[in-house]
Amino acid sequence: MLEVNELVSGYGKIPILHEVNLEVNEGEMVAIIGSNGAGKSTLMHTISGLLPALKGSIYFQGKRIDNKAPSEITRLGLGYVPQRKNVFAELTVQENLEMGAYTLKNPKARIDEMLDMFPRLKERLGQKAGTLSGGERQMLALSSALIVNPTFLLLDEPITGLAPQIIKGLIDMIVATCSQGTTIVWVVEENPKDVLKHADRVYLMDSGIIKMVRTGREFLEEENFEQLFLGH
Ligand SMILES: Nc1ncnc2c1ncn2[C@@H]1O[C@H](COP(=O)(O)OP(=O)(O)OP(=O)(O)O)[C@@H](O)[C@H]1O
Repeated sequence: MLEVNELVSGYGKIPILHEVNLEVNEGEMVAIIGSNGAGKSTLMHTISGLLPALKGSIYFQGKRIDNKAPSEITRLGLGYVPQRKNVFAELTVQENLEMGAYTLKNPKARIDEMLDMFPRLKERLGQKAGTLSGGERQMLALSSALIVNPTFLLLDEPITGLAPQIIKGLIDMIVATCSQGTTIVWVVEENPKDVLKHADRVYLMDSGIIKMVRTGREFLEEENFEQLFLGH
């Protein structure tokens, strides 16, 4: 479904990713891990069209997408929930969901489904997104992306920094989304074991390269799991 070949990209002319290869098949959950600064977000930015590819290629469902506009990539069914700035802070919860649903024929029904999934948001419909707690903001960012039933979702650290009781609910929700047919690439930083046990494959990044690829189970069984996870 997604094929990244020998991708080089970065900021300005300075390459951060060095010939990265990544393959994601339909229905898979693929995890990306690596220490701070390894290039995980840079990879997400490049796939979603926010950063140009300096070299290499990216194909989504057989179409070449590197250097296409982010809006065009979204229209093809590739949703992206960035690590930061993932909601419209000045808009209310209701308005954010309406923005997410604007291409749908019956947005209200789908917004209601999202609110049933995240009852906490229902109580805060009129609140500005910028004033939500971290967990509530992640719920809003995720529901705004899920509202269109994307075929493919890139999630950049969706549970980092959240309270344990919220994390479990969000992991369950994302795993359920995958089993209902959305292919997921998940940048994982916290609670790795709870996430990696669901991963079909794990890509370990270090200094802009893919250092290791394993199945989720193989990775969890690695003797030096902790060091590998921290990227040492
Ligand atoms: N806008 C930018 N301009 C210049 N360099 C940047 C920019 N954004 C990130 N970088 C650099 O690119 C490298 C990779 O950063 P990136 O955010 O992709 O890492 P990451 O693996 O997602 O890290 P983290 O886990 O800390 O979020 C880092 O050295 C970072 O300083």
